[in-house]
Amino acid sequence: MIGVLLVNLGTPDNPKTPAVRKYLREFLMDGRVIDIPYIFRSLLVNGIIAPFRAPKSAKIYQELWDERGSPLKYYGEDVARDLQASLGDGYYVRLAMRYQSPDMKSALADMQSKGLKKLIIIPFFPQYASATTGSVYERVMELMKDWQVMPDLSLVSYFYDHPDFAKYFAAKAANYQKDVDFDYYLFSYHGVPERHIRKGDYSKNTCVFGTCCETITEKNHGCYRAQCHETTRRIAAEMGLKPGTFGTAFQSRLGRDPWLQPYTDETIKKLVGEGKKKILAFSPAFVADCLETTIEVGEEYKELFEEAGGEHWQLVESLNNSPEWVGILEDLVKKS
Ligand SMILES: C=CC1=C(C)c2cc3[nH]c(cc4nc(cc5[nH]c(cc1n2)c(C)c5CCC(=O)O)C(CCC(=O)O)=C4C)c(C)c3C=C
Ligand SMILES: [Fe+2]
Ligand SMILES: [Fe+2]
Repeated sequence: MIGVLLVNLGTPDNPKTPAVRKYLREFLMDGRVIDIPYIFRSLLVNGIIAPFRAPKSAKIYQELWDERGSPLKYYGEDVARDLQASLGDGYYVRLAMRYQSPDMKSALADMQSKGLKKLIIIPFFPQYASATTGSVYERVMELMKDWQVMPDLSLVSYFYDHPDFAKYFAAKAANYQKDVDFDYYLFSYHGVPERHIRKGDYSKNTCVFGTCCETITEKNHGCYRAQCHETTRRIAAEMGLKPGTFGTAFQSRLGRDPWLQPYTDETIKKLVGEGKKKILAFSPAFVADCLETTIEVGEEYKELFEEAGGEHWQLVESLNNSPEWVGILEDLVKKS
């Protein structure tokens, strides 16, 4: 039997303040997410971020929640079920979340009981970042360190370069292009502090946060910023976009340190200033619509764009529970 563990970030168990606080605490106390010494992290998270942010975030989660709950979770459940059906009997597929539930500890304990020959871990992050994929790997290693019998282990670090990934976004975009003549295409990725990129730069200063990320090389292939720029180029090429009509930006900055730039909010204002009135927005750092896509890009940035004088803002949906996404996963499993 081959085990396939799909792991997404996680979401609160319900959209009320105590559950959101619990989720934020677990998430932000991860040393790969807020990478400062434990004592300062604990003061920051437990003393400031969790208590003050939780009530505000709970209101936003209430807006996001629907009759099935959090989309990030139910799309994952749909995809795990459909992947199991397409892979068939020789495979055992489980979904887990890095934070909150369903938790990785129970999922791995259950998988251990199947006596697996091989275990394939697929974190649900198209681009590699220490704060996401790196954290999932660390947790897998921690949870499996005492296994008496270790199966063959295969970890999928990223999949932004899977050809069907760019094809999916291009096809979804084409649905919107039928009705609107967009004058700009904006690709917005979750940001990380610049320091995270510097710390992972083992080949010594390949990333200077400039044109160095314009190609993927032997040296920078693990750089989140370079992978995001490459994702944009791949989708833009698939759509046949002309240079100057598309760009990359980074959202969701937290704290005062510099994060990856340009920031999406500033970019939107700049684009409107340059006369761009109709923008099609993409969120290709996420496989499922969530707070960061539906609310932040689909609603908050739309409002910002319209307030600045923009006329038409449209977000392209994530892979969610589409058959194309299940197909990409099946291919990743077969190639692992
Ligand atoms: C403080 C630092 C954060 C880093 C670094 C970070 C990286 C990172 N996150 C995602 C994906 C998601 N993040 C989501 C929510 C979210 N992220 C942070 C902080 C950091 N993320 C916070 C505080 C929150 C909560 C938002 C709020 O309460 O207002 C989500 C959404 C989850 C949902 O339930 O909808 C996702 C997904 C990536 C891919 C990434 C690095 C590349
Ligand atoms: Fe995040
Ligand atoms: Fe770089």
